[in-house]
Amino acid sequence: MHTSSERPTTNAHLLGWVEEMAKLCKPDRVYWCDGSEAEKKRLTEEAVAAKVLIPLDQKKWPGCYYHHSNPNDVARVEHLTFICTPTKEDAGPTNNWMEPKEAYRKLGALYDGAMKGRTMYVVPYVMGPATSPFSKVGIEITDSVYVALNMGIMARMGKVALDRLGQSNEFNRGLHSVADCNPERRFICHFPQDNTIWSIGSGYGGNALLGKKCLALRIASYLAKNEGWLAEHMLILEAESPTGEKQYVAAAFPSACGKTNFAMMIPPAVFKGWKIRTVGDDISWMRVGEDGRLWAVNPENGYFGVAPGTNRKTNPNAMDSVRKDTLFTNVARTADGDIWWEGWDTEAPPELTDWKGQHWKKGSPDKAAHPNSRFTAPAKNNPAISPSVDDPKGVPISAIIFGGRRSTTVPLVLEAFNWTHGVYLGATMGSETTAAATGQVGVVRRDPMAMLPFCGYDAGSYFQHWLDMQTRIPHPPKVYMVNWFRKSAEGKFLWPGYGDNMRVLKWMLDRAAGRVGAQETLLGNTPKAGDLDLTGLDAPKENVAAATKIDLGEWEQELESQAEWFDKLGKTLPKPIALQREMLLERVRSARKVK
Ligand SMILES: Nc1nc2c(ncn2[C@@H]2O[C@H](COP(=O)(O)OP(=O)(O)OP(=O)(O)O)[C@@H](O)[C@H]2O)c(=O)[nH]1
Ligand SMILES: O=C([O-])CC(=O)C(=O)O
Repeated sequence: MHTSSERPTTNAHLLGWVEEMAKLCKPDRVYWCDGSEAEKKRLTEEAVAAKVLIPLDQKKWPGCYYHHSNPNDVARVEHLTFICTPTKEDAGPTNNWMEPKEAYRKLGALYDGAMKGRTMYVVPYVMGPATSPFSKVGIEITDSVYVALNMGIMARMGKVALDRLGQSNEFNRGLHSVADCNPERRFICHFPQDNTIWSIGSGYGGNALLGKKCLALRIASYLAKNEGWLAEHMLILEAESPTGEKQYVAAAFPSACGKTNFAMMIPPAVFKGWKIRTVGDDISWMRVGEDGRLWAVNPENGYFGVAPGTNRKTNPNAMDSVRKDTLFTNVARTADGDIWWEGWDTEAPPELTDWKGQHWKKGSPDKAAHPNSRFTAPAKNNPAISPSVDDPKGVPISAIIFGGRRSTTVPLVLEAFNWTHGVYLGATMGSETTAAATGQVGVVRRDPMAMLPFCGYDAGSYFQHWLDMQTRIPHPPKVYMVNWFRKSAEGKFLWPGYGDNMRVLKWMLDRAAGRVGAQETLLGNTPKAGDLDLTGLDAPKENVAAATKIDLGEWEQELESQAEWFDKLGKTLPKPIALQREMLLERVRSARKVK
């Protein structure tokens, strides 16, 4: 092995760790990423030469490249993701657990020599604005040039991170190897106590881009609990009214349930003068500010977005974001360097190369793009990016929104009566599973705060931490639950969604600012008749009525089924949350008797 003579740091902790990992993985070469444009060009050329990347038509798609992942490696693998805490109880009943020593031993054996014949890329990165006191430094060691290039888009990468780190030992140690990309030898292990992540056997998405779900959610949620803040799976958006007033909201929707779309929304024409801008589309780190409000920063610097369904009508800002300097993974492509996916603006061309690299003909029953195909785009490409995105102190949050993908039961919008009720709504959120993780799609599972796969410690303590935040936040945001995905008996979406979600957002913003009243129902506050602005809405009135309906029969079932979830949490479930359910259930049962 030869180590690069150009080690761009004298940080002894970092140098020692990199040397130790190189001894274990035995790469042919160690390369330290500096994050420069010249480096990006060089690594891209290397990736093209190695057929890891395929150039798209550079006139139409400047700086854009295509990547096929291994067909066995197309989404996060929750069953192979582990929280390695000293005891199983620390990880809780919703996480897979491995004893830390055992995990280091087991994965250590797999890493041994895994990088022979390969380059080890050392990728220093900062999550959060470079000068923010809230930001965290991570170093990802990887043998994938694709991962190194993705990290360069998703995080502030290279010299900026080493400068920030200085001689400190406080950095996340992330070791990643694609190894032989075998699901039998695939593990994503987190060691919260050591601020360490070991990932092996996958080169895709949240399994491999360690700054994202692994550091910014699983490890950060553990740090947040200890330090009194929140690390959440939430987009952050800025809403500017026609008078110039700005409000910010954070919204937790599970993977592939509409965060990117909501964060980049274009309001309908009747909302003249309103501007929605993106602060973040996936992750929010929130702390209590000196003014007693909750302030949020987006730790990321790019978007790793779901491609299918994205088009000029549903999300023009996303389409503009991917116009240049973007990596496309597992979408379909044409012979002349163009791309396509299901839900594109135009019909499929007669012939394509599908996500597996195979010839595809229009009319084929198989999908041309994988349902979890993705784009990795720099945030700065987004024409609607908020000017506050780099603000080291973040943005003040007026409303927190929880939203699952539910075909039935959950109405378009509900406002929590108070903080504890809001935490209960988040803690019991259900959502139908999507292609973002391997496994069955479309089954309802409890996904508390959209964090089920991302909480780095036990769920009961996580809920207690949320409850405890009330005491820490003198001016807490209002809390909401939304559902864009309710369906008719025929299986059609009742609510048009996308830009029309502005109508619901506007009501929430007005509520948060005390500008509008609400109708109290048994389950939460809802808009009074006429308060949801439906001017110009292209949807039948009956559909809106069905989307907003609260059916007490469905809710009785829903509240009963939450008992199963609470049983799973057992004694760790905080009592105030258990009591919320009981109270609601009793009220719904009595009301049904009255009827
Ligand atoms: N019916 C409906 N579909 C939506 C809406 N918003 C988003 N979608 C679809 O849901 C899918 C996922 O949307 P995204 O905005 O990428 O979801 P995400 O939560 O950012 O996904 P991750 O990147 O996995 O975190 C896409 O196919 C969208 O077209 C909506 O308001 N209504
Ligand atoms: O992590 C990933 O692979 C993609 C993602 O954003 C999610 O699943 O929410």
